[in-house]
Amino acid sequence: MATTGQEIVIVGGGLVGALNACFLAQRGFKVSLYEMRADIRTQLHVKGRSINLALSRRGREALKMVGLEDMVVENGIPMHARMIHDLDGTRRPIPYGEKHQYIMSVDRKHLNEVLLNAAEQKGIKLLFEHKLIRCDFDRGMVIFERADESQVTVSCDLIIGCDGAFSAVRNQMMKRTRLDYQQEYIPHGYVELTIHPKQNQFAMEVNYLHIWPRNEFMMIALPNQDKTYTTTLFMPFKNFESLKTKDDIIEFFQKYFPDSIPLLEEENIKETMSSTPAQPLISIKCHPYHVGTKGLIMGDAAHAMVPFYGQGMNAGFEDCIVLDELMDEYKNDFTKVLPAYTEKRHVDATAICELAMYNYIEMRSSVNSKLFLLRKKLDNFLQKLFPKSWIPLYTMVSFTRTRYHQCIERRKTQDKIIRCLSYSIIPLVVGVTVIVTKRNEIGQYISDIPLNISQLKISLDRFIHRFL
Ligand SMILES: Cc1cc2nc3c(=O)[nH]c(=O)nc-3n(C[C@H](O)[C@H](O)[C@H](O)COP(=O)(O)OP(=O)(O)OC[C@H]3O[C@@H](n4cnc5c(N)ncnc54)[C@H](O)[C@@H]3O)c2cc1C
Ligand SMILES: Cc1cnn(-c2ccc(OCc3ccccc3)c(C(=O)O)c2)c1-c1ccc(Cl)c(F)c1
Repeated sequence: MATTGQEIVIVGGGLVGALNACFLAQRGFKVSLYEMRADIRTQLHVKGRSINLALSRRGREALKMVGLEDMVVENGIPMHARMIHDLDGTRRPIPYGEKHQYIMSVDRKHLNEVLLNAAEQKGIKLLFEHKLIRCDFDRGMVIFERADESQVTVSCDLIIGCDGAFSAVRNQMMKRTRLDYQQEYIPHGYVELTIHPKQNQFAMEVNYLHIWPRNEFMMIALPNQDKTYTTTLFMPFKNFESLKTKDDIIEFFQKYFPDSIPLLEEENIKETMSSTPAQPLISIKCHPYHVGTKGLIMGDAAHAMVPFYGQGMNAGFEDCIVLDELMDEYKNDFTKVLPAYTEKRHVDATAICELAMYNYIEMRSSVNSKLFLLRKKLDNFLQKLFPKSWIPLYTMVSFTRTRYHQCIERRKTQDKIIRCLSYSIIPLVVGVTVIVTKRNEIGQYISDIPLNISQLKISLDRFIHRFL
């Protein structure tokens, strides 16, 4: 593709920065990417982030647009259903939908390496151990501090901050424009544990997102290519702090996650839980995402969300599609593209941040395994009944590119339908139950109901049991 002659500096070589670089190089821009950490491709382990992630439709579409979907997907593990772990150890699968509707467990480090390699192959200059310390958005200049504490100043036509939730570019923007900003740490933190293979085989069913919903405490497990599962325990910090001894730790798991103990292995649980500090979870919303014609923030730098919808990376990847489409629409004219990007993306990014927080609050307060099952089976039941009009919220978010804010609007409509149904269905079910169970007493008042009571009772029980 012909070069535009314009130079773009991307700050942050994480998932969104590296992908964004590929999009922009593909458009013919001269792109340089500056990352404060060392090159992760030379590191064995990268700490401080979730080890694997759920990749869904939005993220895959973005990867596809830069020709990387197959390379990422071939290394991922499909998860076609949730596997809900009950307190008594019962496991119940609930499919995500049709055969083509699955999420993928992908390794974060591998994904970041694929993106960095692709960026390099597209002629992008990658500079590691360069930490952004200042931006001049009027003159298009950025100053980086290098590992030896020397500084380097770089001029460019556009600075894009993909430097994560604690973005330095966003902080610099705050000094230059009226940037509204809000953040919220939630009371929950998380610790990651590992389920190792048993006799060199996966210790649990593979193609599932394993979920242990325990209201205030939630645990999930996503499979890895090396037959381990990365298991994440979400719990309020006060609860982590209350586990003072290794006995406390095991007693806690025996009480809430008994079936996970043989999987995680008692010694590993004690070791990991006593030596790993719980990590915080933050939600960040801000506006605008641009300043002037030379500054923009994307990904977690613009909208960090709690991970209770598995959408943060997917949303950041979709940011790259939105920018690319606007570059097309306004022929790479940044004076038009940047305000249009804020205008278009803010409503959706805010929606998914709020949806993730809504999910967290709902799951934390009212979702145990029974209710999780009921909600999801009801969703799947209604979708079968009204395939055109009932699309479960999770399906819309994870398996379509319906704009996030439209997903919320549809959820509100569906909530109204559920309320109406419950006002009519529940009395109906109760009424039928009364008739069936009390028919002998009320029999003399009404003519014989042409009911085969036992059959109806069985089918009614089966109907109710299916949901519990
Ligand atoms: C526990 C957990 C589970 C998650 N699970 C999922 C999931 O299943 N699915 C999903 O879609 N999302 C998930 N996410 C969210 C996902 O991790 C983030 O949305 C994603 O990493 C955001 O990518 P990013 O590139 O915007 O930011 P980051 O990944 O934070 O990358 C920012 C980069 O910028 C660099 N940087 C920072 N400051 C500077 C500076 N001053 N100068 C230069 N470089 C700098 C950093 O070193 C980093 O490399 C999860 C998050 C957590 C915490
Ligand atoms: C990493 C990842 C990818 N997707 N999801 C996810 C999120 C929410 C879901 O339902 C919300 C709901 C269930 C029941 C009632 C209300 C809402 C479902 C689902 O429907 O399977 C899947 C997660 C995830 C992340 C953290 C926790 Cl704690 C968790 F449980 C799952």
